Amino acid sequence: MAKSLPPALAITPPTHPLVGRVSPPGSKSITNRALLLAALAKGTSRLTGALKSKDTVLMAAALRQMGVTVEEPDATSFVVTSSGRLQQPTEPLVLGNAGTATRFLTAAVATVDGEVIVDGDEDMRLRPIGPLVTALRSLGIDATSPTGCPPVTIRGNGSFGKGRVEIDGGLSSQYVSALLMAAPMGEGAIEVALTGSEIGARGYVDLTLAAMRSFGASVEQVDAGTWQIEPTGYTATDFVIEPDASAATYLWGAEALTGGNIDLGVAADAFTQPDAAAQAFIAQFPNMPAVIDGSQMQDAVPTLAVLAAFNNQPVRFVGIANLRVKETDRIRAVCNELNRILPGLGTEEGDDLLVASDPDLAAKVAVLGSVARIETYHDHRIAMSFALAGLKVPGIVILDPACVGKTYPAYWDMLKGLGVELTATE
Ligand SMILES: O=C(O)C1=C[C@@H](OP(=O)(O)O)[C@@H](O)[C@H](O)C1
Ligand SMILES: C=C(OP(=O)(O)O)C(=O)O
Repeated sequence: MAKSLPPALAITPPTHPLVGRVSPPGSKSITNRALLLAALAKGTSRLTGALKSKDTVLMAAALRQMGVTVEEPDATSFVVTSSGRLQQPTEPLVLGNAGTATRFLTAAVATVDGEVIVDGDEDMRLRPIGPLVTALRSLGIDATSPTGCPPVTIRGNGSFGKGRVEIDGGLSSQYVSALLMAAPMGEGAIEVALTGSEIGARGYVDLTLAAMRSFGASVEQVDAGTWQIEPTGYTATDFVIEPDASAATYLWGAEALTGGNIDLGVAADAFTQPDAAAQAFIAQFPNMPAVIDGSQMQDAVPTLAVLAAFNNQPVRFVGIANLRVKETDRIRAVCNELNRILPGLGTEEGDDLLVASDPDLAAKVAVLGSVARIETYHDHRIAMSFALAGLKVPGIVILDPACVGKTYPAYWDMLKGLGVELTATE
């Protein structure tokens, strides 16, 4: 199905609980970290359990543009061979709407001797990158982004500098991860220090540090918001990538909504990614709490918000302001689309999202006989989370289902495999 997806997919709510074994794809976050670190290491690194999706394919393509050999022996492996240095590409690096690839490479290409342009698609060109550009400039790197969003032009001199760099990770933790991963390529030790009290999704910084250490970096935590990185470069290694925790939330959600039993082959507490924390809330369904702080599991919020519509009590999502600068403004998008299912289900209050729950939602919509054509805003997570609503509510149609290819190309095949009826439509 992934190869020729129709403009829209209608979902028929299954009459049975979803039961089966599903392996979620490899982690997007870890795959894109590992690809980059392998490209900065001299020698050959074998990455297994990797995600092959739009975001990782774009990262691999950008690395190839910079002289790195990236082979794909099978559907879940990359073999990366590098001289340990990135070469100047002849064309701009165009990274779609892959936040990880765009932010991580903006810092890493400062190690190139020459000019590199990092760009994305029309959506990425609306996602802020100014704080990262300012931080690079403070290290003496010539970096400019006239709009504060991609494209960014970086004119490096072959080194990442040295000394202290401060970064505000409030809008995106990816800025912090980007600086940390480039830091071992410095000409001297680099201290990366957080400014501001907030950093969305600290768990992603922990993922970064773990991956860096696997590739031989020497990182010392100076205090809660400061890391000292030695100029060791990286060492090629074989690296196993765990399944994607954000992808797992859809499976946990499908199981909870249908009273099913889906074996992911991996326990929730075995994940190192922050979104695995969502499982503890999903496990409480239909008695999820009245307030959920989404700050440390941001990509799971659309999943939890759709479940909340069927909960026994309304749920207020707090700590989610930077969902407004993801693939789309996810607070607005989730709200709009919940209200398309039944007016009044979603409300924005400042940067909080309120979901008015209704355990009888499915029956109510069935009586109305309405059809909800769900806009997906080029956002994989809006498509995947609202598909869960279609497991309960009749008349859910997901527009542009192909957008799931950003991180989970097999998503619709997976649902079909669990016995969900999907019908191609206009
Ligand atoms: O570092 C990462 O791999 C990610 C960090 C988060 O983004 P922000 O740091 O921009 O919040 C998350 O939403 C994104 O999907 C992946
Ligand atoms: C926010 C996301 O992606 P990114 O920032 O990597 O584009 C996501 O996958 O939900």
